[in-house]
Amino acid sequence: MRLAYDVEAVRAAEAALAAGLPAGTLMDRAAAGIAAACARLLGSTYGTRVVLLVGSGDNGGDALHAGARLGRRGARVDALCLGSRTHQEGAAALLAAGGRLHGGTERADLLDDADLVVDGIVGIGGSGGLRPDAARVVARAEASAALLVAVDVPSGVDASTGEATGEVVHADVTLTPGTLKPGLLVDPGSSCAGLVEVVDIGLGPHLAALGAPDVEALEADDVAALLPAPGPESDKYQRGVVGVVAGSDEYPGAAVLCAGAAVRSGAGMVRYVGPDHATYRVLARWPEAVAGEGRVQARVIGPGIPELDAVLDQVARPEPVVLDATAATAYARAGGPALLTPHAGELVRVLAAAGVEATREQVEARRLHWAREAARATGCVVLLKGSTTVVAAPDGRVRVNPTGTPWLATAGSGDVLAGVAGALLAGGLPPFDAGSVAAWLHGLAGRLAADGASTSASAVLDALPAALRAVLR
Ligand SMILES: NC(=O)C1=CN([C@@H]2O[C@H](COP(=O)(O)OP(=O)(O)OC[C@H]3O[C@@H](n4cnc5c(N)ncnc54)[C@H](O)[C@@H]3O)[C@@H](O)[C@H]2O)[C@@H](O)CC1
Ligand SMILES: Nc1ncnc2c1ncn2[C@@H]1O[C@H](COP(=O)(O)OP(=O)(O)O)[C@@H](O)[C@H]1O
Ligand SMILES: [K+]
Repeated sequence: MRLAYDVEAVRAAEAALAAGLPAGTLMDRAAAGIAAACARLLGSTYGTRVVLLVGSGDNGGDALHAGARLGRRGARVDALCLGSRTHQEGAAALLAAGGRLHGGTERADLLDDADLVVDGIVGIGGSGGLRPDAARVVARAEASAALLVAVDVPSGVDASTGEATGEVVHADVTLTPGTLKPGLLVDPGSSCAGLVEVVDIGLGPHLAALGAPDVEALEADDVAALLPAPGPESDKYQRGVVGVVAGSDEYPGAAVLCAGAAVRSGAGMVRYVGPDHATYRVLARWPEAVAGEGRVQARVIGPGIPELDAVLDQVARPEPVVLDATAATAYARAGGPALLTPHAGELVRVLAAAGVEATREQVEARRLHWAREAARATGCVVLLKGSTTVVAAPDGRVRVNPTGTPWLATAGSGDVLAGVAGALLAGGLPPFDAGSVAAWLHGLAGRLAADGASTSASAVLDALPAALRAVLR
C-alpha cells in the first residue's frame, strides 16, 4: 500500500523527528537524497549544467543544498532566486561549492541549455499558483530540453489535495522527502508530478504514530491479497452470484458490457434481469449468464437504465449493491451496503439528493474534497470516476486509483467498471475494497487494452483476465 499524508501530518511528524536531532539534519537528509537522485538521472554529473529555481522558503533551501552537493560532484550550478528572500544557509552552501546565485529572472537564458532544472520554488508551504515571474521562468524551463525535477511537489500544486488554482510546474520527476503527499496521487497534481520518488529522511515511525494516512493507493500485492479466490471446496454459489440489473431497449449494450465484466472478473454466476431484447443480447454474448431473478450475494443496478422507476424495488433489497449512473441518486433506498459509482456530473446529482449543492466544475477542480463530502452526506462508499478515480468511505478513509489511463474515457467503460465491482461485492469484499480493487483492475485492463493508443469498452472487458493474471501471478 502506498500511503500519503497531508501537510498538517507531515509538519507534525517532521517536528517530532527534528526535536531529537541537531538543527538542519532533516534538510541535510532531504538534500542528500535529492542530489543522489539527480546524479542518477544525469548519469554523470561532471560538466553538466544544473539550474535551480529557488523560492523563499525551505523548499528553496532543499534545492540550494542539493545544488551544492551536485556542484561538489562537478556540475555547473546556477540558482535563480525568485522569492522575496533566499534560504541563507542554502545560499552559502551553494556559493562555497562554486555555484552562482542570480536575482529573479535576470539569467533565465541559462535554462535554454540546462541539462537538469530543479524546481524548489514552493513545496508544502505553498498557496495558490505560481507568481507571474516564476510562471515565465518555468515556461522557459519546460520549453528547454532539460529534465525538470520538482522538490517535494510541483510548485503551484496543493500538496494536500492535488488542486491547482493557477499556473503550475509540469515536472518529469518529483522527489518528495519523507512521504508521499495526496497532491502527488490526485489529478491535476498527479499529472504534473511525473515519476514520483520518496526520499527517505527517517519520518516513517513518526508518521505511523499519527495513525491512519490521509489517502492510500493500492499496489499489485494489495490487490492480490484482497481478491476473492476459490478454495478447493468452492462452488459457484460460494464464489458469489451477482445480479446485474442493467440495460434498456435504448441501451442494450450496457447490459452486455456490465454482465460480461462480472463474468470475466470472478463471479461464480451472473443473473441478468432486464427487458427481453437486452436479455436476448446478454445471453447471446454470454451463454454462462442466467436470465431472471433468483438468490444473489450482490447486485449491480443502473448501467444503461435511464428510467429509475423500473428498478427501484431492486435497490431496496438487503444485499450489497453497486448503484451506477442515475441509480446512484437512489442511494437512500438501498436496503444494504451500497457502493455508488458516479462520474462528476452524476456526483452533482447524488449530492443534490443529499441536500448538498455543487457544480460539475467544482467537483472536477476538487475531486478529493467532493468525493469525501458525498460519502459523508450519503453514508455510502462513493467511487468518483474520471481523471484520478477517488474512492471515499463515510468513515473518512480514501483510496485513490494509481492505474488507469485517459483512454478509458470511452462510452461503456463505466459499465464494465460497475460489473467488476459487482462481482467483487458478490465475492464478499466490503464496498470500500470492492470499489478500490475494481478501479485498480479496470485501470490496468484499460492500460493493457489501450497499449498507448485508443481503445474501446469491449477491449477493456477482454483485457480483464490479463489484468487479473498480472496481479495473481
Ligand atoms: N519542515 C521540515 O522539517 C522539512 C522541510 N523540507 C522542505 O521544506 C519545504 C517546506 O518549507 P516551507 O515551510 O518554508 O514552505 P515552502 O518553501 O514550501 O514555501 C513557503 C514560502 O513560499 C512562499 N509562497 C507560498 N506560496 C507561494 C507561491 N504560490 N508562489 C511563490 N511563493 C509562495 C511563502 O510566502 C513562503 O515564503 C518542504 O516542501 C520541503 O521541500 C525538507 O527539507 C524536509 C524537512
Ligand atoms: N480523464 C480520464 N482519465 C482516466 N480515466 C478516465 C478519464 N475519464 C474517464 N475515465 C474513466 O473512464 C470510465 C468512464 O466511465 P463513465 O463516465 O461511466 O462512462 P460510460 O457511462 O460511457 O461507461 C471510468 O472508469 C472513468 O474513471
Ligand atoms: K517544488
